[in-house]
Amino acid sequence: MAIYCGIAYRRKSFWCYRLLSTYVTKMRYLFELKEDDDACKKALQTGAFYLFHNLSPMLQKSEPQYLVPKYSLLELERLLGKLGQNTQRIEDSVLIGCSEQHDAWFALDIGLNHSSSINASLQKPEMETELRGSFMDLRKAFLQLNAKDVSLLSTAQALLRWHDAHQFCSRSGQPTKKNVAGSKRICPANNIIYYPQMAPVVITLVSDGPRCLLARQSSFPKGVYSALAGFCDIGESLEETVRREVAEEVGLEVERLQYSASQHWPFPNSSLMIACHATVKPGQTKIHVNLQELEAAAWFSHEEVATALRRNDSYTLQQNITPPLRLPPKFAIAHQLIKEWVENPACPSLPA
Ligand SMILES: NC(=O)c1ccc[n+]([C@@H]2O[C@H](COP(=O)([O-])OP(=O)(O)OC[C@H]3O[C@@H](n4cnc5c(N)ncnc54)[C@H](O)[C@@H]3O)[C@@H](O)[C@H]2O)c1
Ligand SMILES: [Mg+2]
Repeated sequence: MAIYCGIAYRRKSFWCYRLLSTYVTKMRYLFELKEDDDACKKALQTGAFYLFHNLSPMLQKSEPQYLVPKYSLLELERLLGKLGQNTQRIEDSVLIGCSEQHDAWFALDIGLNHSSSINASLQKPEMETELRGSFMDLRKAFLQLNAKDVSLLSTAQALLRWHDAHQFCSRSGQPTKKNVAGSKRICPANNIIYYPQMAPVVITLVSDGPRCLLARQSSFPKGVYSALAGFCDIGESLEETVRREVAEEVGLEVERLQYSASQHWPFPNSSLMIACHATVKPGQTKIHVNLQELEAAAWFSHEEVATALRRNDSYTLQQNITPPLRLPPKFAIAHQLIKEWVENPACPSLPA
């Protein structure tokens, strides 16, 4: 669907009277809200709010699945009032998106204390009763939700966490102030602007043709193996990170690689996961596991991985039996990478 942007952007003559798609007008509206505090304050009045408590999102059980409820400003003010809380807390909200009709969506953590003027953290059980839902650990929540909600909550939690951790200027030591949308923080003493950051991470599924290499860390749940992952070092290209990480973790050299897809990953801090397929040099497949980084690594046949992929969904129902191989959950890009290889185990085309 396309609409005339003149309807939405009367003030911005450059953008007016051109035929723009719904997606473009939505992105430009969000851009305006991030840049213009007054526009964002206005959007807060008609916006919808997703609630978190200490970075856990509010979910409501609605058989057979869970829903992520949104609240209007009025509902939120009533709720805070009922619990004897100052509505000034709403100023800590961060913009996380908008509907196609340009209703802005915000996220607010009512368990964290951002501004000095607000009261102490609200009690979780009290809030849960009022909201008729529960604040669920984000990883657990992801298992219950569709991809759209996963992506929205992932953004929301990452942004709330970033604000919580960047209350002070690292140069002046003075408190920083967020803009209304929460797309940046500014130090009033020296005007340094801080923007939310993500750390780039490569995740690589290494294959020798008929087999793929999977590894596990001791922190993984029992039986779970995943693709190799590693943070980019400063100054590295993605290709260099892939080569170094594979060499560091399993002692192999990759020969060819192919970009697959990327994903924002909020755990434990914000990362941009960049997923690739890679192959090793023929005949050079002996693994030397770096035990400082990994608990184990091994080659798995196409059949073993395909079976594990089929079994993955039903596994949680049989918790007393540990299967030989378990894979990451569907919402993780590692799962997509492994699925891609099972469906098309052809060699990647680009030299590493
Ligand atoms: N979404 C997915 O499918 C998926 C799958 C696997 C891993 N991951 C994520 O990838 C990330 C990296 O994987 P890894 O743990 O194997 O990385 P890694 O192999 O680089 O090892 C982690 C170590 O790197 C160091 N490090 C360097 N830069 C860092 C930074 N910016 N932040 C934190 N530590 C840094 C630390 O010493 C840390 O202990 C993890 O956060 C993990 O949650 C996501
Ligand atoms: Mg690693």
